[in-house]
Amino acid sequence: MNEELVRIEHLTTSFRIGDDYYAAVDDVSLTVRKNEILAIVGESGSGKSALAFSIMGLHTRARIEGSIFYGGQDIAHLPPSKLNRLRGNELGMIFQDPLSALNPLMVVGSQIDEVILLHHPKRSAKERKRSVIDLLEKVGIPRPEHTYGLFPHELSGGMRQRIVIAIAIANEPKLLIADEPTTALDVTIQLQILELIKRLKEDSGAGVVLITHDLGVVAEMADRVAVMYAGQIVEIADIYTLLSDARHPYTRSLLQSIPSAGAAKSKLHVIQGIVPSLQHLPRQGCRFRGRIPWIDEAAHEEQPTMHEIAPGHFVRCTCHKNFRFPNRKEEGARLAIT
Ligand SMILES: Nc1ncnc2c1ncn2[C@@H]1O[C@H](COP(=O)(O)OP(=O)(O)OP(=O)(O)O)[C@@H](O)[C@H]1O
Repeated sequence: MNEELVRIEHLTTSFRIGDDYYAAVDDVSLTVRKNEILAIVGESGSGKSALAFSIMGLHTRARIEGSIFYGGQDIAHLPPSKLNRLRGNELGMIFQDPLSALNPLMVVGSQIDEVILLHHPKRSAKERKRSVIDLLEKVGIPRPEHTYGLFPHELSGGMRQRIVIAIAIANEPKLLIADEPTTALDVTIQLQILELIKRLKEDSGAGVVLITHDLGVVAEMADRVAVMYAGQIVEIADIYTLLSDARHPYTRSLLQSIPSAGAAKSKLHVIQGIVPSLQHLPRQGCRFRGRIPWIDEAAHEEQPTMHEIAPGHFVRCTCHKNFRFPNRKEEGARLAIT
């Protein structure tokens, strides 16, 4: 088993709305290991980005409770100066939209150089230029010397995302967080970017947290998966177990709602309703119960906790034991991600 890199304990991230704080990340505990891709998957609004931003210390107005242990210290409450040193050095982040992550007025080479300079002020301009060219090569940019002097708008979306990745890995981070890194890109480019992230992880041994709502991406990339619903982790398992033996009704519904070759003959499942907004989240009992109303209330735990049902396979609430899809055809449908 890979060594632990980050340990998150009882992390709660709350935003102020009106006079009250509401938790978007609610008592999340997780570990990220070296040399693994941990996917965090869930619908829009489930709290994935809020969790990623909490690990990176990027929230400016949120209330953070709990701990994030990295390198022997709790980084959840570090002062900004110490956090800045970690960010961009030991912790790197790849953002969703490359265009808004880059400065439109600065050539891309200088943007990468800036990050190296910030963390290595003693390196000469010549050494840094060499590092930038090496990085551009590493992320698959053709003609790196030429590309160094281009502005973001002169590059395609895929090339811009490669620049964002170059910035994120410039100082060889030990933890890389990729927040929906391919959502803004064409399908043909998506795979190339995912392959690049995977290769960088294999080369560096970094731990990667990959945030996505796309289970196809998860199947392609992840070593382990944490499924998030309404601010909570509802299931954690290695990728093989998750795809073959998912238990939580939410995970099973997500898997069953993917159009795939295997599902062609059977009915796809449509998850009823939407993730409730922060103010309207049911904070008591199983948060998913409103979306599976055909399951007897008694099947849910009053205070759902995570249960380890097999080594490394955790499921929240007991309702999974009684869960079935309302339609028998859905029950028989099998997931086939190719
Ligand atoms: N700064 C904020 N202030 C108030 N509420 C917020 C803030 N940021 C996020 N939220 C709310 O927190 C919840 C979780 O949002 P988050 O962006 O983390 O979800 P997500 O799973 O990453 O969704 P998406 O895939 O759409 O990015 C949502 O209800 C969102 O509206």
